[in-house]
Amino acid sequence: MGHPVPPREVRRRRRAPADQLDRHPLGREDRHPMSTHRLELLPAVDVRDGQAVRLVHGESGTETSYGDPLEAALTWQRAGAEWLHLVDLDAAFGTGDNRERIAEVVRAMDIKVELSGGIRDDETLAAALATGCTRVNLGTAALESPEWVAKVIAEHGDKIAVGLDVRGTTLRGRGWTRDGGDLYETLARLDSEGCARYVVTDIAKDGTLQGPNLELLRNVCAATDRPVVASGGVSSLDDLRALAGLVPEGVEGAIVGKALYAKAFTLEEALEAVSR
Ligand SMILES: O=C(O)c1ccccc1NCC(=O)[C@H](O)[C@H](O)COP(=O)(O)O
Repeated sequence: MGHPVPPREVRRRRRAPADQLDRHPLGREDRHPMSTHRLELLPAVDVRDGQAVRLVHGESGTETSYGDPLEAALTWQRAGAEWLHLVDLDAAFGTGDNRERIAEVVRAMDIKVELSGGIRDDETLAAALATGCTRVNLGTAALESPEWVAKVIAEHGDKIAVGLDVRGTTLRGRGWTRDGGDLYETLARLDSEGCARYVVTDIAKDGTLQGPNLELLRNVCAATDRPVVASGGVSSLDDLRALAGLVPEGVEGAIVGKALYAKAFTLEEALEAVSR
Protein backbone atom coordinates (compact mmCIF):
# COMPACT_ATOMS: atom_id res chain seq x y z
CA MET A 1 0.00 0.00 0.00
CA GLY A 2 1.36 3.44 -0.89
CA HIS A 3 2.01 6.07 1.75
CA PRO A 4 -0.05 9.26 1.84
CA VAL A 5 1.74 12.05 0.00
CA PRO A 6 2.09 15.36 1.84
CA PRO A 7 0.51 18.37 0.11
CA ARG A 8 2.57 20.11 -2.59
CA GLU A 9 3.28 23.14 -0.42
CA VAL A 10 4.67 20.92 2.33
CA ARG A 11 6.76 18.84 -0.10
CA ARG A 12 8.34 22.07 -1.36
CA ARG A 13 9.10 23.22 2.18
CA ARG A 14 10.58 19.83 3.08
CA ARG A 15 12.87 19.64 0.06
CA ALA A 16 14.27 23.12 0.32
CA PRO A 17 16.22 22.82 3.61
CA ALA A 18 17.58 19.40 2.67
CA ASP A 19 18.82 20.76 -0.69
CA GLN A 20 20.44 23.69 1.06
CA LEU A 21 22.17 21.75 3.80
CA ASP A 22 25.44 21.02 2.04
CA ARG A 23 25.62 24.64 0.88
CA HIS A 24 25.10 25.95 4.42
CA PRO A 25 28.38 27.55 5.58
CA LEU A 26 28.22 25.45 8.75
CA GLY A 27 26.83 22.33 7.00
CA ARG A 28 24.66 19.58 8.46
CA GLU A 29 26.17 19.63 11.95
CA ASP A 30 24.83 23.15 12.47
CA ARG A 31 21.31 22.17 11.42
CA HIS A 32 21.19 19.22 13.78
CA PRO A 33 23.61 20.04 16.61
CA MET A 34 22.95 16.57 18.10
CA SER A 35 24.01 14.82 14.90
CA THR A 36 27.45 13.86 16.20
CA HIS A 37 25.87 12.47 19.35
CA ARG A 38 24.64 8.99 20.02
CA LEU A 39 20.93 8.25 20.06
CA GLU A 40 19.37 9.04 23.45
CA LEU A 41 17.21 6.25 24.89
CA LEU A 42 14.10 7.01 26.92
CA PRO A 43 12.64 3.93 28.62
CA ALA A 44 8.91 4.45 29.07
CA VAL A 45 6.79 4.13 32.19
CA ASP A 46 3.10 4.56 31.34
CA VAL A 47 0.88 4.80 34.42
CA ARG A 48 -2.78 3.75 34.58
CA ASP A 49 -4.70 3.29 37.85
CA GLY A 50 -1.43 3.69 39.73
CA GLN A 51 0.24 0.80 37.86
CA ALA A 52 2.93 0.67 35.18
CA VAL A 53 1.19 -0.69 32.08
CA ARG A 54 1.75 -1.26 28.37
CA LEU A 55 -0.97 -0.66 25.80
CA VAL A 56 -1.37 -1.88 22.23
CA HIS A 57 -1.85 1.00 19.72
CA GLY A 58 -2.31 3.21 22.81
CA GLU A 59 -5.85 1.85 23.19
CA SER A 60 -7.58 2.00 26.54
CA GLY A 61 -8.54 -1.54 27.64
CA THR A 62 -5.47 -3.25 26.15
CA GLU A 63 -3.37 -2.85 29.30
CA THR A 64 -0.84 -5.38 30.49
CA SER A 65 0.24 -4.50 34.01
CA TYR A 66 3.88 -4.41 35.07
CA GLY A 67 3.43 -3.41 38.69
CA ASP A 68 4.77 -0.45 40.61
CA PRO A 69 5.77 2.47 38.34
CA LEU A 70 8.41 3.63 40.85
CA GLU A 71 10.03 0.19 40.79
CA ALA A 72 10.01 0.20 36.97
CA ALA A 73 11.53 3.70 36.83
CA LEU A 74 14.21 2.81 39.40
CA THR A 75 15.02 -0.32 37.40
CA TRP A 76 15.67 1.75 34.26
CA GLN A 77 17.67 4.30 36.24
CA ARG A 78 19.83 1.57 37.81
CA ALA A 79 20.40 0.08 34.36
CA GLY A 80 22.00 3.34 33.20
CA ALA A 81 19.14 5.30 31.61
CA GLU A 82 19.77 9.02 31.23
CA TRP A 83 16.11 9.77 30.51
CA LEU A 84 12.73 8.47 31.59
CA HIS A 85 9.59 8.93 29.46
CA LEU A 86 6.77 9.04 32.03
CA VAL A 87 3.13 9.05 30.90
CA ASP A 88 -0.02 9.67 32.94
CA LEU A 89 -2.41 7.60 30.82
CA ASP A 90 -5.47 8.40 32.93
CA ALA A 91 -4.85 12.11 32.39
CA ALA A 92 -4.38 11.44 28.66
CA PHE A 93 -7.65 9.49 28.41
CA GLY A 94 -9.58 11.81 30.75
CA THR A 95 -10.24 9.00 33.26
CA GLY A 96 -8.65 10.76 36.24
CA ASP A 97 -4.98 11.21 36.93
CA ASN A 98 -1.98 9.72 38.72
CA ARG A 99 -0.47 13.00 39.85
CA GLU A 100 0.78 11.81 43.23
CA ARG A 101 2.40 8.66 41.85
CA ILE A 102 3.92 10.60 38.95
CA ALA A 103 5.34 13.28 41.27
CA GLU A 104 6.73 10.53 43.52
CA VAL A 105 8.49 8.91 40.56
CA VAL A 106 9.98 12.20 39.31
CA ARG A 107 11.21 13.02 42.84
CA ALA A 108 12.97 9.68 43.08
CA MET A 109 14.84 10.11 39.77
CA ASP A 110 18.39 11.43 39.45
CA ILE A 111 17.96 11.27 35.67
CA LYS A 112 16.07 13.52 33.25
CA VAL A 113 12.32 12.99 32.96
CA GLU A 114 10.02 13.75 30.03
CA LEU A 115 6.47 13.95 31.33
CA SER A 116 3.45 13.30 29.12
CA GLY A 117 -0.30 12.84 29.36
CA GLY A 118 -3.14 15.31 29.87
CA ILE A 119 -1.09 18.53 29.98
CA ARG A 120 -3.59 20.87 28.36
CA ASP A 121 -3.87 24.14 30.28
CA ASP A 122 -2.09 26.43 32.75
CA GLU A 123 -3.08 24.34 35.75
CA THR A 124 -1.95 20.97 34.38
CA LEU A 125 1.23 22.50 32.94
CA ALA A 126 2.11 24.15 36.28
CA ALA A 127 1.52 20.85 38.12
CA ALA A 128 3.67 18.96 35.60
CA LEU A 129 6.55 21.45 35.78
CA ALA A 130 6.30 21.56 39.58
CA THR A 131 7.27 17.88 39.71
CA GLY A 132 10.77 18.96 38.67
CA CYS A 133 10.65 17.09 35.35
CA THR A 134 13.11 18.16 32.68
CA ARG A 135 10.48 18.75 30.03
CA VAL A 136 6.84 18.12 29.27
CA ASN A 137 5.26 16.66 26.17
CA LEU A 138 2.07 18.34 24.95
CA GLY A 139 -0.26 16.39 22.69
CA THR A 140 -3.95 17.24 22.51
CA ALA A 141 -3.36 20.88 23.45
CA ALA A 142 -1.21 21.40 20.36
CA LEU A 143 -4.21 20.37 18.26
CA GLU A 144 -7.06 21.95 20.20
CA SER A 145 -5.50 25.00 21.87
CA PRO A 146 -2.92 26.34 19.40
CA GLU A 147 -2.82 29.84 20.92
CA TRP A 148 -2.15 28.51 24.41
CA VAL A 149 0.57 26.23 23.06
CA ALA A 150 2.26 29.13 21.21
CA LYS A 151 2.19 31.09 24.48
CA VAL A 152 3.75 28.33 26.60
CA ILE A 153 6.39 27.59 23.95
CA ALA A 154 7.35 31.30 24.12
CA GLU A 155 7.40 31.18 27.94
CA HIS A 156 9.12 27.86 28.56
CA GLY A 157 11.29 27.22 25.49
CA ASP A 158 12.84 23.76 25.40
CA LYS A 159 10.97 22.61 28.50
CA ILE A 160 8.11 22.08 26.04
CA ALA A 161 8.08 19.30 23.47
CA VAL A 162 5.08 18.50 21.29
CA GLY A 163 3.94 14.94 20.71
CA LEU A 164 2.90 14.31 17.12
CA ASP A 165 0.89 11.10 17.38
CA VAL A 166 -0.26 9.98 13.96
CA ARG A 167 -2.21 7.44 12.03
CA GLY A 168 -0.94 7.83 8.48
CA THR A 169 -0.40 11.58 8.40
CA THR A 170 -3.45 12.44 10.53
CA LEU A 171 -2.74 13.61 14.06
CA ARG A 172 -4.66 12.11 16.97
CA GLY A 173 -5.49 13.75 20.31
CA ARG A 174 -7.40 12.99 23.52
CA GLY A 175 -5.44 9.84 24.35
CA TRP A 176 -5.08 9.21 20.60
CA THR A 177 -8.86 8.77 20.20
CA ARG A 178 -9.77 11.83 18.09
CA ASP A 179 -8.54 13.17 14.75
CA GLY A 180 -6.71 16.46 15.06
CA GLY A 181 -5.55 17.65 11.65
CA ASP A 182 -2.67 17.18 9.24
CA LEU A 183 0.78 16.28 10.53
CA TYR A 184 2.76 18.51 8.16
CA GLU A 185 0.53 21.56 8.49
CA THR A 186 0.70 21.35 12.28
CA LEU A 187 4.46 20.81 12.18
CA ALA A 188 4.92 23.95 10.04
CA ARG A 189 2.79 25.97 12.47
CA LEU A 190 4.66 24.72 15.54
CA ASP A 191 8.03 25.31 13.86
CA SER A 192 7.04 28.90 13.17
CA GLU A 193 6.11 29.28 16.85
CA GLY A 194 9.54 28.08 17.96
CA CYS A 195 8.69 24.59 19.21
CA ALA A 196 11.98 23.05 20.39
CA ARG A 197 11.41 19.37 19.62
CA TYR A 198 8.86 16.76 18.60
CA VAL A 199 8.03 13.32 19.92
CA VAL A 200 6.74 11.41 16.91
CA THR A 201 4.62 8.28 17.36
CA ASP A 202 3.12 6.08 14.69
CA ILE A 203 0.10 4.82 16.64
CA ALA A 204 -0.20 1.79 14.34
CA LYS A 205 3.20 0.66 15.60
CA ASP A 206 2.91 1.61 19.26
CA GLY A 207 3.06 -1.31 21.68
CA THR A 208 3.17 -3.86 18.84
CA LEU A 209 6.88 -4.75 18.68
CA GLN A 210 6.66 -4.35 14.88
CA GLY A 211 9.57 -1.97 14.47
CA PRO A 212 9.52 1.84 14.22
CA ASN A 213 8.17 3.66 11.16
CA LEU A 214 11.48 4.84 9.75
CA GLU A 215 9.90 6.39 6.67
CA LEU A 216 7.63 8.58 8.80
CA LEU A 217 10.59 9.65 10.92
CA ARG A 218 12.67 10.50 7.83
CA ASN A 219 9.78 12.53 6.41
CA VAL A 220 9.28 14.46 9.64
CA CYS A 221 13.03 15.13 9.92
CA ALA A 222 13.04 16.42 6.34
CA ALA A 223 10.15 18.75 7.17
CA THR A 224 11.68 20.34 10.29
CA ASP A 225 15.09 21.36 11.58
CA ARG A 226 14.03 20.59 15.18
CA PRO A 227 15.17 17.37 16.90
CA VAL A 228 12.80 14.43 16.79
CA VAL A 229 12.28 11.77 19.47
CA ALA A 230 11.01 8.55 17.92
CA SER A 231 8.32 6.61 19.75
CA GLY A 232 6.48 3.37 19.17
CA GLY A 233 7.24 -0.07 17.86
CA VAL A 234 10.87 -0.65 18.84
CA SER A 235 11.30 -4.42 18.98
CA SER A 236 15.01 -5.22 18.71
CA LEU A 237 18.54 -3.92 18.99
CA ASP A 238 18.56 -3.71 15.19
CA ASP A 239 15.60 -1.30 15.36
CA LEU A 240 17.64 0.87 17.72
CA ARG A 241 20.66 0.70 15.39
CA ALA A 242 18.38 1.76 12.51
CA LEU A 243 17.13 4.72 14.57
CA ALA A 244 20.73 5.59 15.50
CA GLY A 245 21.37 5.72 11.74
CA LEU A 246 18.81 8.56 11.53
CA VAL A 247 20.63 10.77 14.05
CA PRO A 248 22.31 12.78 11.24
CA GLU A 249 18.84 13.43 9.79
CA GLY A 250 17.55 14.80 13.11
CA VAL A 251 16.41 11.87 15.25
CA GLU A 252 17.72 12.70 18.71
CA GLY A 253 16.23 9.94 20.82
CA ALA A 254 14.04 6.86 20.98
CA ILE A 255 11.37 5.94 23.49
CA VAL A 256 11.36 2.23 24.29
CA GLY A 257 8.44 0.60 26.08
CA LYS A 258 7.11 -2.87 25.34
CA ALA A 259 10.45 -4.32 24.17
CA LEU A 260 12.01 -3.66 27.58
CA TYR A 261 9.02 -4.98 29.53
CA ALA A 262 8.82 -8.06 27.28
CA LYS A 263 12.57 -8.55 27.81
CA ALA A 264 13.35 -8.54 24.08
CA PHE A 265 16.66 -7.04 25.22
CA THR A 266 17.97 -5.36 28.35
CA LEU A 267 18.43 -1.63 28.70
CA GLU A 268 22.16 -2.23 29.19
CA GLU A 269 22.26 -4.02 25.81
CA ALA A 270 20.26 -1.20 24.23
CA LEU A 271 22.62 1.48 25.58
CA GLU A 272 25.58 -0.53 24.34
CA ALA A 273 23.97 -0.98 20.88
CA VAL A 274 23.59 2.77 20.35
CA SER A 275 26.94 3.75 21.89
CA ARG A 276 28.90 3.04 18.68
O1 LIG B 1 2.33 9.72 25.57
C1 LIG B 1 1.10 9.91 25.69
O2 LIG B 1 0.64 10.99 26.08
C2 LIG B 1 0.14 8.77 25.39
C3 LIG B 1 -1.21 9.05 25.33
C4 LIG B 1 -2.11 8.02 25.05
C5 LIG B 1 -1.67 6.74 24.82
C6 LIG B 1 -0.31 6.46 24.87
C7 LIG B 1 0.59 7.47 25.16
N1 LIG B 1 1.94 7.22 25.21
C8 LIG B 1 2.50 5.95 24.99
C9 LIG B 1 3.96 6.02 24.95
O3 LIG B 1 4.61 7.02 25.05
C10 LIG B 1 4.64 4.68 24.78
O4 LIG B 1 5.17 4.40 26.02
C11 LIG B 1 5.73 4.74 23.76
O5 LIG B 1 5.19 5.11 22.54
C12 LIG B 1 6.49 3.40 23.67
O6 LIG B 1 5.93 2.54 22.70
P1 LIG B 1 6.43 1.00 22.57
O7 LIG B 1 7.92 1.01 22.61
O8 LIG B 1 5.90 0.54 21.21
O9 LIG B 1 5.82 0.25 23.70
